Amino acid sequence: MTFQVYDTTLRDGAQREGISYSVVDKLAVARLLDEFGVGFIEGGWPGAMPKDTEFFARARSELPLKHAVLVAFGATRKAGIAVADDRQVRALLDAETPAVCLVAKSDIRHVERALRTSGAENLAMVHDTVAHFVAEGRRVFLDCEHFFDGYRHDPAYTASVVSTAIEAGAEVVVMCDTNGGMLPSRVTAAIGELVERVGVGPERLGIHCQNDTSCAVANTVAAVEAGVKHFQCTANGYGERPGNADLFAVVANLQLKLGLPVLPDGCLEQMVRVSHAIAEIANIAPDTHQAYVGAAAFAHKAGLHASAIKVDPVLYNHIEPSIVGNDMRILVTEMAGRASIELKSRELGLDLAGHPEALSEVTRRVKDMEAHGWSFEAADASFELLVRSELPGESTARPFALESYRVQVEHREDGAVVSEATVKVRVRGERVIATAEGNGPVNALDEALRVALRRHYPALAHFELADYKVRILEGSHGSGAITRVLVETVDGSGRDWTTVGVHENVVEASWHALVDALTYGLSPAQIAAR
Ligand SMILES: CC(=O)SCCNC(=O)CCNC(=O)[C@H](O)C(C)(C)COP(=O)(O)OP(=O)(O)OC[C@H]1O[C@@H](n2cnc3c(N)ncnc32)[C@H](O)[C@@H]1OP(=O)(O)O
Ligand SMILES: CC(=O)C(=O)O
Repeated sequence: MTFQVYDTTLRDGAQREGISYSVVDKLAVARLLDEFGVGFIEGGWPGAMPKDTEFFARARSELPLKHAVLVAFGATRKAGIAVADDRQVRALLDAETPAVCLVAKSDIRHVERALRTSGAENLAMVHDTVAHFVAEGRRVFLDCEHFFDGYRHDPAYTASVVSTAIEAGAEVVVMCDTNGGMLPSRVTAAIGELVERVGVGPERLGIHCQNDTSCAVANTVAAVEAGVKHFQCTANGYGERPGNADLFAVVANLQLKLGLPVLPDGCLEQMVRVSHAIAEIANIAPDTHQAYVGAAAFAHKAGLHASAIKVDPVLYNHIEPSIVGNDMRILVTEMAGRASIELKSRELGLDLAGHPEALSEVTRRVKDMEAHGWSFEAADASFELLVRSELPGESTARPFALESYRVQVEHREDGAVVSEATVKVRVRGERVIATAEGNGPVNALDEALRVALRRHYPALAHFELADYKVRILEGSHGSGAITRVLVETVDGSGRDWTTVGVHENVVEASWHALVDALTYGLSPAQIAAR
């Protein structure tokens, strides 16, 4: 049996607080998962929610899948009724998927207290429902809810649920860590015992781990190492409470660390793209620090790391990032050494290696400025201007020279608040005075500067201030506070850049960031690249 990569992003993943997919969203997520090469896509619970019923109806014509088999999820029949009379079972059948996944109680305490029925009736519910779908020609997976807790409490009963499902024709019986309290060593031990007790090979077993101990990925990998071939995960680990085993980390660990061929060739490098696209649809900001796929998964800050990476990136990366579609990045901060500065500059197309004095000076200035509140980590454009100012032969001319600026904020009798700025600058030998209004002092300043410069620099018309972040450092009150401003600018051609300014005065800090933004955007290198 080959591995069964079973994705439940659209069912368990949708149980995460804050996620609410539309049917169109669900179809889009399913397409992405199929492109990623998963073997099974659990699309939802038809009959439980109208949206999920509609998803399966539309999937028939709108979801041609290349790699995956579509699975509908549901429960075993209710206690005390015939399987054919159960409305939920009928709805599951009506979804017309080639496979179904049935959730069953496997902890006797849940059977007696939550289902309020007997152990024998629960076994009959499992048997009847599995057999019913098998007879209808469906592949059947059985999710044993609370498997591990149940097995610890009453191994004989929980094992009897597993053997009943297998006898009734279930293809795989899935051990669920529903409350997510397991640790890898306990998963391994339980699987070993179960295999002996029930007399089935581990390839008939599956694993589904919630992440309440932060061990869902490790527990899933441990189960696969114990012989399990079917593993259930969700994209980015979305799911009930802290979530599920993250599909991307599980797949990458199995494929890259254990050498197990779990995905079709060529799919692994889609990982970052698929992860971020699903995050976008889920309307959840991608986790920068997520293993393998996060923007910081291969970002190096410490100077010592960079010095070894300069020799060979393998020395400080656990894999080659491009294998999963990611990139390595060097961060420039107070923790940078000469190697970090050299590598970051190289990333920006500037060669400091042949200029040791400039390299030392940039390193010194970065450390000094960071000690005074500057932060270059997210402001590559300001860092590039700093490097260019030290590199021999580089043009560092600003597009204008400031004579003065003035900003006023007027609170009018009718409650309106209007800001007005005047700048006096020299541009290409000409003295220009410009005034503009804005919805705030920084906006007014930005507008006035554009008015002053636009005749000489028509490209400015395409620049837009896309984001403006202010952070007060060293306490939030009092005159000693320093303000750091980050400005993100876009130019309409898909290019964006971020600059930083720091000062006790928020307007002056913003001015620094704005001037860097225009200087960078109007630099010969940027104009040539456009
Ligand atoms: C561990 C998991 O995450 S499993 C997936 C859980 N996902 C969801 O619950 C999301 C979708 N759920 C729903 O839309 C609703 O809960 C429904 C439609 C399934 C059921 O709704 P209702 O009929 O109103 O019942 P309610 O949600 O209050 O309770 C669940 C019922 O299912 C029964 N039940 C629970 N597990 C099972 C099972 N494995 N087999 C059969 N019946 C079960 C319960 O005993 C209870 O029955 P009762 O109504 O006779 O007391
Ligand atoms: C089935 C499932 O989602 C669980 O037991 O956690």
